[in-house]
Amino acid sequence: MTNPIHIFSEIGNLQTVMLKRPADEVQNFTPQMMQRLLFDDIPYLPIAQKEHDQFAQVLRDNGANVLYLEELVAEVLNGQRPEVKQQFVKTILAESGHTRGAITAALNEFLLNMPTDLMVAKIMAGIRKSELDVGAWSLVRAAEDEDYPYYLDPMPNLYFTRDPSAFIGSGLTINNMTFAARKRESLFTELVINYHPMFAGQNIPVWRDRNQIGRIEGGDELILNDHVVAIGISERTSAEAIEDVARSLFAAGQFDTVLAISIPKTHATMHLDTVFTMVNHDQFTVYPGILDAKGDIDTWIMHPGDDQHDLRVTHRTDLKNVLKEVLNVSELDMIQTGGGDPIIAGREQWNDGSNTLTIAPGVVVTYDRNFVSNQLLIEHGIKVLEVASSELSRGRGGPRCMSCPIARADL
Ligand SMILES: NC(=O)NCCC[C@H](N)C(=O)O
Repeated sequence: MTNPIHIFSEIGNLQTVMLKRPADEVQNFTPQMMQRLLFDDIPYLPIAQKEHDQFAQVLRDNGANVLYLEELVAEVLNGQRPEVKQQFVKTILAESGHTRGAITAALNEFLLNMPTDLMVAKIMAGIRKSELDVGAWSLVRAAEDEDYPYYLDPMPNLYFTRDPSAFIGSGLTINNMTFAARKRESLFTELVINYHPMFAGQNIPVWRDRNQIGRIEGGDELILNDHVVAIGISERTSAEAIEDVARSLFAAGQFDTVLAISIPKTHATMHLDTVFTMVNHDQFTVYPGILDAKGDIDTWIMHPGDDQHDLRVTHRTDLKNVLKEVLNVSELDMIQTGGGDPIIAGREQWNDGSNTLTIAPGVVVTYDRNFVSNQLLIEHGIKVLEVASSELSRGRGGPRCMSCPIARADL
């Protein structure tokens, strides 16, 4: 078995991709919990699943091998070593706030007595207090937050597989996520990388792991070509984490340029890929709201350093010129979300009109609801494969967010 990870562009033919089919976790919450769980509405699950299945089929029809996170996790935990399963449950419980006492013991027993695939689904969907017989009387249960319905919160954002990890070159970052609602998600990737037969024992480089201080999410990590990575400084990714990633990539001799691009720190523009994606060798989508009146945006170009400094950093604001230089192209087509109309651009960016998933040079998957941006892409020569999006879009992520590429063909 050789290392299956191969990501040296945003646009090479998509060969292997990891998804998570939405399940009970996207409907196990109330409006009161919504904001904390980073959702703006509660999806209708049967339609969300239908839309997601269509998305997966489009990827398969275009040559991608679609893997499901929930299946990879269950395969690991069904494997030869029971101690891996026991340790995983212990870690999930600890990161959900349960480290000792009667409730922790009851949760542990409840989960370990289930068939593994149901156990995985349950951990993802959340565990209600009413599902568990704690047995022993517990002051914690009687007195602490007694009206709150869950012992383990659901993880509704799991279908945005882009964010908890990012495959870059022949390795990956396993991410320290920003908000509590998503922190536990990267435990699943960590488990799969360490123990799944597809990855285990192959010295896969982890450019930055989830235990490092400083937050980073995959929606901010874009691999522009085999020597340039762009990372957003955003609501979810800190400059500190970007420096760490740059240092590890440079030390390994994979990639020689990291662009750090500063975007507005808001929920609607949470990651770089909600406002900027690469769709062809010399074409990008961009949401005009991230540029100032002169069309500028703070960008830092980082290269390996010299004897005195481990990184060489240059500040620029003319992103288009920077991209032309680092990608070595003479012209660049920046396609504006919503065609630049402020109402349409705002509306379609909110519904992930900039969040295209490129599956081959000039071929993208987008949400059907962003019809103005989609038409514009077509007019710029891009082949657009639309997927239904009424329910999936309620989680505030689009086709790029819903996919975690593991391998792409070289350009
Ligand atoms: N890459 C992305 O932009 N992912 C979208 C994540 C949406 C999710 N509700 C979140 O707030 O994290």
